[in-house]
Amino acid sequence: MDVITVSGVTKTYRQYKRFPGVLGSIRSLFTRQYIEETAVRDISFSISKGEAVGYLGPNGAGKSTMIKMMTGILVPTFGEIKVFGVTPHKERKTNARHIGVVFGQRSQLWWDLPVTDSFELHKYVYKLPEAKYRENVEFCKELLSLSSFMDKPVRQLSLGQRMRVEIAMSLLHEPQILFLDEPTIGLDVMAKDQIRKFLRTVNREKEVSIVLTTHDMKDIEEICNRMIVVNKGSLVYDGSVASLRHKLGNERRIVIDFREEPGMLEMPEAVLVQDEGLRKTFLFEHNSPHSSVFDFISRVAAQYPIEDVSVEGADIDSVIRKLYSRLAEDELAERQTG
Ligand SMILES: Nc1ncnc2c1ncn2[C@@H]1O[C@H](COP(=O)(O)OP(=O)(O)OP(=O)(O)O)[C@@H](O)[C@H]1O
Repeated sequence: MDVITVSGVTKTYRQYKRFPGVLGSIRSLFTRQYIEETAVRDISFSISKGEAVGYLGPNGAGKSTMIKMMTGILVPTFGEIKVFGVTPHKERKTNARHIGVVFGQRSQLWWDLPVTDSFELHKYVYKLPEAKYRENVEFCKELLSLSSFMDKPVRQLSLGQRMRVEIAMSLLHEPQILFLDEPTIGLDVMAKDQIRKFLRTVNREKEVSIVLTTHDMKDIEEICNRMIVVNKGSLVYDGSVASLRHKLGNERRIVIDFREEPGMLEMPEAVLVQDEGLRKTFLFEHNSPHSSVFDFISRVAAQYPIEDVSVEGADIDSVIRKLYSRLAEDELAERQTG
């Protein structure tokens, strides 16, 4: 069952042109010239119940704009969005019952109130039955370790504590979709880890669909089974993390422990990237036309005594870096020919 469908959505921002200087400001008031910027360009996809989707792209690619349209904050210029069959910006109240929203950079909490009071207010606004509310608070309190600061005003919380509270609050009304815009930004490794584990539990055990934007590939790797990549407003990839890795991540790191120093190695198909005495690391293009990883290792082993070998695939960070640099190359080529 699809919980979100996005069909041919475009979002154009219109900004009035400003002229420099004091006279320019006055002129800006009378000459209403504007500049249009297309932040999202003809994007379509659908998301099923229980899916966890990473929405990725370089800065300014249009990720936040798309999240804001799906949550009903912004209105698409063209195209249609349905969340549980409802057009988000037209029925914001109905939409709010189905979704939970966390914007890493902006808080939904009451700054001067203790955490408990913000939760109570949420209960009141969403008219949550007491028993259900208690159960959900307990679930979040335990898995996100909130107990020690439930009575503190939000403004006294550390960033990591506040983010945990934000996520807990977004789930109190049992939404079926959770939107998160950069949920781990600025957090330390431990806090990131706890949030990722929690989101994974919510997704797998409660079947809450998740859509998250991030620049941290570990978020994707640990939470999402699918990713959508956008660039300059357009969709450039929609599929599993594994299949993107299969498409682009054809590099292998081969670490060889030699028994004795092999001296100069003549291995044209692999590049020596790290030399730590007897341990040497090579980078090997998996689909090299000249040989396979196996051929390469056999040839080295035939010439030099080897203690140990390990072969590692490309990590997701390097896969995404490769995708972004291909996009930049394509754009450059297009500009040169066009
Ligand atoms: N309110 C606005 N008015 C005008 N232009 C905007 C507005 N919000 C965003 N933009 C422009 O739209 C484009 C997409 O912005 P958006 O914030 O959606 O990107 P993003 O992918 O979330 O970026 P980042 O990773 O940097 O957060 C950018 O070029 C941005 O300058």
